[in-house]
Amino acid sequence: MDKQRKSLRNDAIARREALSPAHRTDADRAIAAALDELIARLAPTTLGFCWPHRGEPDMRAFVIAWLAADAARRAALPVVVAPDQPMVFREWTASSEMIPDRHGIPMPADGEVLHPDVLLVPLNAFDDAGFRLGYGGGYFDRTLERMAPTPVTIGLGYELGRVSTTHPQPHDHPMDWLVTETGAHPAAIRQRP
Ligand SMILES: Nc1nc2c(c(=O)[nH]1)N(C=O)[C@@H](CNc1ccc(C(=O)N[C@@H](CCC(=O)O)C(=O)O)cc1)CN2
Ligand SMILES: Nc1ncnc2c1ncn2[C@@H]1O[C@H](COP(=O)(O)OP(=O)(O)OP(=O)(O)O)[C@@H](O)[C@H]1O
Repeated sequence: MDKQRKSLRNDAIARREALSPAHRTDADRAIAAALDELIARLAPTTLGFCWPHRGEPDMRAFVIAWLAADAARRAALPVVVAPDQPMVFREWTASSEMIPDRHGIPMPADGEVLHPDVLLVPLNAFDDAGFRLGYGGGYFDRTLERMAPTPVTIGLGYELGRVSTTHPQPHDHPMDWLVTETGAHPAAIRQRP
């Protein structure tokens, strides 16, 4: 099973990294438009998102515009504290100083620890039930298990990552919503593994 999950993950990342710049621009624009509508309905005050890594959708411009529309809004990025540990979310603004984390992904060098009420979670492979494969660190699952109240989770990815099943494991925490270039989709009714 681990082998199957690993190859689903690697295949989805390879397909994504092969996207043409024009397709990527169009897809990111469609994702941002769908996200705009969904975020307006969910009306978070604190929004967690990720710095784009290995061809993930780039929502930085979306987040900057969302922040600019209301001074009460705050954005946060995940910070990996240690392997096998839950992440924390650190406030991010367009002027934050960024440093690489242990995986080489930029994170804010400092900033207040925040508790996002909505979380944008990047998807590599994902299924209709909202289960996802990240980079295999188990960071989001461990983090979501600990967060109270649990944030509304929105998986963000491209349709090329959709698979019939991700072979969810008992620790997997499904997304509430999936947003791709085809729009915002509530995760299908599912049975927890
Ligand atoms: N953009 C973005 N940022 C994110 C995440 C994410 O999914 N996307 N994460 C969501 O969790 C965390 C980082 N998770 C990661 C987990 C593993 C690897 C990684 O490269 N792993 C190696 C194998 C293990 C290792 O050597 O550490 C690999 O895949 O080669 C990268 C990021 C926090 N930041
Ligand atoms: N809540 C948890 N408690 C203990 N171990 C966990 C938990 N969540 C995940 N793990 C372990 O972490 C490893 C990676 O899990 P998985 O393949 O689901 O990661 P992922 O969802 O791809 O990564 P990420 O969440 O970082 O994007 C697995 O070995 C899994 O057993």
